[in-house]
Amino acid sequence: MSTAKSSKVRIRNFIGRIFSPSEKDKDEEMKPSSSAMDISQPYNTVHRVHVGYDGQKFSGLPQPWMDILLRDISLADQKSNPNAVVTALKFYAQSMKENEKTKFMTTNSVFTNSDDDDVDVQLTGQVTEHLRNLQCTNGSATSPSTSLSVVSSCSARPLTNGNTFSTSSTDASLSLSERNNVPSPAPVPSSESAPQLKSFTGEAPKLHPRSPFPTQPPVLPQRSKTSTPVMTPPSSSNGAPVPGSKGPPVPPKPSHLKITSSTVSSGCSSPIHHSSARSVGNSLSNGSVISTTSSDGDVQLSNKENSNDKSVGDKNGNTTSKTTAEPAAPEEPPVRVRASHREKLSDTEVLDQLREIVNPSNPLGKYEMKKQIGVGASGTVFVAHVAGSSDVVAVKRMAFKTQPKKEMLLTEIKVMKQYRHPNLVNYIESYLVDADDLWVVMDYLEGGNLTDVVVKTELDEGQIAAVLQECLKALHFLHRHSIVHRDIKSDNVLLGMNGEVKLTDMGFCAQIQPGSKRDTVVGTPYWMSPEILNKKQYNYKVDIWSLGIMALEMIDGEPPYLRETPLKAIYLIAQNGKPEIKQRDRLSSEFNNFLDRCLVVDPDNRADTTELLAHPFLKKAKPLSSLIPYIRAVREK
Ligand SMILES: Nc1ncnc2c1ncn2[C@@H]1O[C@H](COP(=O)(O)OP(=O)(O)OP(=O)(O)O)[C@@H](O)[C@H]1O
Repeated sequence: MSTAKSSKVRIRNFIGRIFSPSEKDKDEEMKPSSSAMDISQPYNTVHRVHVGYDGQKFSGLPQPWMDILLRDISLADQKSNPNAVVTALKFYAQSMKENEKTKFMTTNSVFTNSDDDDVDVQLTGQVTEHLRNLQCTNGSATSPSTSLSVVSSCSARPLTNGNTFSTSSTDASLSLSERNNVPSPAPVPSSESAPQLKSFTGEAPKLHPRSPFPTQPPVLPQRSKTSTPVMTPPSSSNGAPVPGSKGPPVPPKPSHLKITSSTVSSGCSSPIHHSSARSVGNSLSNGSVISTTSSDGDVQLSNKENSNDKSVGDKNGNTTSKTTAEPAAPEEPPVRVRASHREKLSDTEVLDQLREIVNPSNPLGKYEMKKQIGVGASGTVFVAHVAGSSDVVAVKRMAFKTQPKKEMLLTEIKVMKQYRHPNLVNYIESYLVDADDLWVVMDYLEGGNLTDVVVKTELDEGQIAAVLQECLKALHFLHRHSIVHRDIKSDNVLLGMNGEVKLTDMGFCAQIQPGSKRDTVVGTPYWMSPEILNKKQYNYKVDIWSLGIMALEMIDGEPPYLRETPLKAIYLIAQNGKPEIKQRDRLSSEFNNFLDRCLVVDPDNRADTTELLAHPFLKKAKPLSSLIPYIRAVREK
């Protein structure tokens, strides 16, 4: 049974914590200048720090950065790929910014980067030249010392309670400045050699052959809070539930997953209170068209679904099984589309827009809260009964006034309301009680999230194909409407007790016009595509990469690099590109090919939903009912 504490089965959003200064540092930095004074700290002060790279090591970074850099990425690694280090540091900067925005109260690994974030990584011309030299000479060049401009904006913002906080150059949103000559990303390994193919029939769920804990990482990613072993659920030969069986236990959880929250170290804050770090702005233009403009570009949600079937095809025509279902892609090269910058909505404006959407009546008589399902970044989810019926719904309740990202919430509600599909968690209605208690009523997916299942059980290929197929249907629908989800991962896949598979968490959704791209850094690093990590422009193909990573989660129980510290993980993704498929030899040729088509570093050559929906691997999909014993076994624990 899920509770507030157990609803999140792992710490996945903890980059901010890792990157945060120590508690001691934080205390120092957050000391109020004068509690008795009403004068706030200065706004938007900018500190410039010059960071050097001498071909051997980085220098000049604020000490907390240096400590983390040296702890997580060895000098040899820094030297072998300074570009990847810079990429990782960009995320450091971004996480600092997000931490600042969320007033250090919460942690997250979900980054957004908006124009107004003042976070931009730019290398000085000298560094660019230096890195180019390194590339030209396979890292052996010893050019003169160069510097990297680090801009640290130091803001003191009034807190909602009227207090202020200040940040110093060591903790504030740091931005590394990188000029136009962005060094190329690290070389990406060419496609892997042909796999030794072996059928992966998986008659009974098995343990994930996962590696033991590494000795070093100071904070381990946590996929599960329970230490209770779980046993193998029953299944018939086709994986369907055994009639009359309540469902034997799921497989014992691998020892490395037997982590209790107490094992998480490094002064982490509560694992269930992650910050919401989404920066999608919105504006409701009229009754039928919602124009949502984010500070990072355009987000336009249109009600004109039928007239909005935009092409999302691979413009290079690299897909292998295009069907007519996918409109022809535009041939012109992608053009960067930037919204004319506008002010973010004020809280009052967001509230006004919200009031236009919510049901003005009082929900208290209509919904009876039964139990808490879990706590997310922005609120608490309950299961509730609908008065006078046997219907059960999920209600997400959020304290609106203290939400750090009110516009993002608005976007999530708008997207949920507007885009309905059998494989999306459907919005029912929303309320704003007493101007602060925001209720979002939606389908209740009793089976919980896919993470619970992949952590505790081992799905076979037929079941994995079934899950992927359902997710692809939802993605195909979203992409067809030019919507990019941008946060595909097992946490955001909810399951029904009958095996239904639905995508949720629309807060990061953005609309991309065909042929255009975005450059906002959004998502969760472990699932993030290389083009996002490298701050390149991207399009809907980022969801395909993340889907491939989620497929690896279903094989291995976790995404690649989860055991690494986030800084190292980002470095590795930036450096390695396509992750190693550890169990390649155990997988069928079809599955291997499916993964290979998702995990293509070049998005232009990556498959799209049309190709993948027709992929031979999906022919292996078992009935969704084959998931039932697994879901049951996990839920009943
Ligand atoms: N419609 C639903 N049905 C069943 N469980 C749900 C539903 N929505 C969310 N949950 C569960 O409730 C918990 C909290 O969900 P929530 O969406 O708030 O988490 P989050 O994604 O971390 O937060 P946020 O969306 O605010 O960033 C999770 O365990 C999630 O699986």
